[in-house]
Amino acid sequence: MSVGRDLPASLMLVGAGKMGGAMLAGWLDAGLDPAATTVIDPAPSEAMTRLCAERGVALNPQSPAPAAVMVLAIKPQGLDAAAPDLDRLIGPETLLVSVLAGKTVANLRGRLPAAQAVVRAMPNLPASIGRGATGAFANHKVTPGGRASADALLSAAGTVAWLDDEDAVDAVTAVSGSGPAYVFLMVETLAEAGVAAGLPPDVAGRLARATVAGAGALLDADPAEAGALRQAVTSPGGTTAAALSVLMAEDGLAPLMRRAVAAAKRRAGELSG
Ligand SMILES: NC(=O)C1=CN([C@@H]2O[C@H](COP(=O)(O)OP(=O)(O)OC[C@H]3O[C@@H](n4cnc5c(N)ncnc54)[C@H](O)[C@@H]3O)[C@@H](O)[C@H]2O)C=CC1
Ligand SMILES: O=C(O)[C@@H]1CCC=N1
Repeated sequence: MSVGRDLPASLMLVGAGKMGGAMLAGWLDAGLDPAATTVIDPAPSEAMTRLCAERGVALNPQSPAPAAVMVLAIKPQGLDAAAPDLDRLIGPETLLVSVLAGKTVANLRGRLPAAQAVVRAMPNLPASIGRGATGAFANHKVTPGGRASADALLSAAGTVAWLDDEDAVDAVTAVSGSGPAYVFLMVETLAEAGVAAGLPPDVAGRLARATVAGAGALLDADPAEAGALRQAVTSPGGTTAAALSVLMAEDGLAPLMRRAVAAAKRRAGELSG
């Protein structure tokens, strides 16, 4: 990974909310030149305003020049309203990197006709600590240099998987884009189950959180498959086996997760257009 070397010469981040903000901090830490970075956001958070001031990033300048890369991180539902102003900020050489759920390359180019080279990326929130998982698709106008720039930006936020098929972006959105929420829900429901089993709420909450965080860290540190790690917890005839007989039943977690991922993918399709 040659993150520093391939970072773009200039970058404009449009939409510096949860996702855009998470990525910006990582890019600056990876060596993106703050003097060549611009943030456009009509309602920046206090933290974003402070970050820009501290790092010397231009926030909502009067007449910004097009940058080598524009990263679009507004809500998909806001694209129509924002597009006319944004199109003027895209130069002939600007690479557009969109993280909007559901919005296809064709949707983006339809709203932003100045955009030629487009990367559709789907990062996730752990990008805020450099531990994100991103799927990305590049249209045929993206040059090898543009792809290297996009790869450097996305790699600064964690793992990147390049996709040959644009349709796969919606599946990535449903699996890893939204996925952290499923894991956080696991913490919430495990804690609730702990309370139901007799634990004080603060103890249940602390143990559920540490269990999921610890299991994630182990998954990261140990190359064994998730299934093998699961088996390492499961004593034959023991307590885990009793719980897994519920979770792995025909109507257990697997069909539920399939339905959840299918619902997210369907919603991504609905956001397109
Ligand atoms: N939150 C997440 O975990 C992930 C979000 N995404 C995508 O990231 C995008 C942003 O999502 P969040 O950061 O969660 O939303 P957010 O609401 O936290 O951030 C959106 C930001 O865009 C700004 N904004 C609104 N209109 C604007 C305009 N015309 N020009 C410039 N900025 C404008 C808002 O002030 C806000 O700061 C969405 O398209 C979403 O699909 C993708 C992957 C994960
Ligand atoms: O919920 C959403 O639509 C966005 C996309 C993936 C994660 N958050």
